[in-house]
Amino acid sequence: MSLFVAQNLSYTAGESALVSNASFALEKGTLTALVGPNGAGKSTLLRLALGLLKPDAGHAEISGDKVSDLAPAERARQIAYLPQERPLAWPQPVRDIVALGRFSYGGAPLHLSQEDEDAVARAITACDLEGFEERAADTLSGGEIARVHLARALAGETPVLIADEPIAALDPRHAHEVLQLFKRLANEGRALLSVVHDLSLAARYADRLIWMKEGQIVADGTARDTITPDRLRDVFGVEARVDLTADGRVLLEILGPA
Ligand SMILES: Nc1ncnc2c1ncn2[C@@H]1O[C@H](COP(=O)(O)OP(=O)(O)OP(=O)(O)O)[C@@H](O)[C@H]1O
Repeated sequence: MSLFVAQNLSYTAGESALVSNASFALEKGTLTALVGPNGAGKSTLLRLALGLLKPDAGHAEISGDKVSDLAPAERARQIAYLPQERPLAWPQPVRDIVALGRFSYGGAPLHLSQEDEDAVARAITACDLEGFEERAADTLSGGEIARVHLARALAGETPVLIADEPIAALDPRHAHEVLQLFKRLANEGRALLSVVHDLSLAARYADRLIWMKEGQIVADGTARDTITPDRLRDVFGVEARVDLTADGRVLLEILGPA
């Protein structure tokens, strides 16, 4: 069952087609990785899908409703978005930043219902932030603050979560933990889409990979079906070795530029 559908999304800035005729669906219970080189149009596609950028053509639907028809608070209860740029203007405590994820339910940092409090606590635990609740955000490391932003997105407990490079600043343990958490959330019945630059991690955790190149979706399928040396050369311009383990996992080693 598709929780989210994007159909024929296109967007042009000046003379450049940043996204061309892109369609995809996010199935309940799945984690999908969006992969592609820098500048391929991944963030632009996410922003179009979320209704944050008006497409020249095409539309997106969540649970059958057009995303562009939903009021912002309703949209925020349906889809959480973790953007790539995550500015923080004030040295607020971690708990208050995570509580912003409850805003669409009427929750504000000083006015949280018990339900809001519980959701904030669950998000803090899920992102390994227990003990950081009272810390001012401007005293955190880059990886810690990345997990605070993720916790804010998770606190909404939305059926769909769209994340733009959530693990870019994370050490290997936390990167694996975040993707394991995404898997768990998918197994609970949500649909997740995440930009992932580390293709080995995408291969390991994603049920499906959507490949973008020059504004177009050029492949969409499992790691086993889509990760090939030819595709890595074509999409990323790299030479790579791809092996399949006895238990069906894809192992890849990027050898260098093609
Ligand atoms: N308003 C705009 N006008 C012109 N070009 C733009 C505009 N917005 C984005 N671009 C360009 O469109 C291309 C796609 O950008 P986008 O941020 O979607 O790529 P991306 O795949 O997310 O890249 P990265 O992996 O580096 O984050 C880039 O070359 C970017 O410079």
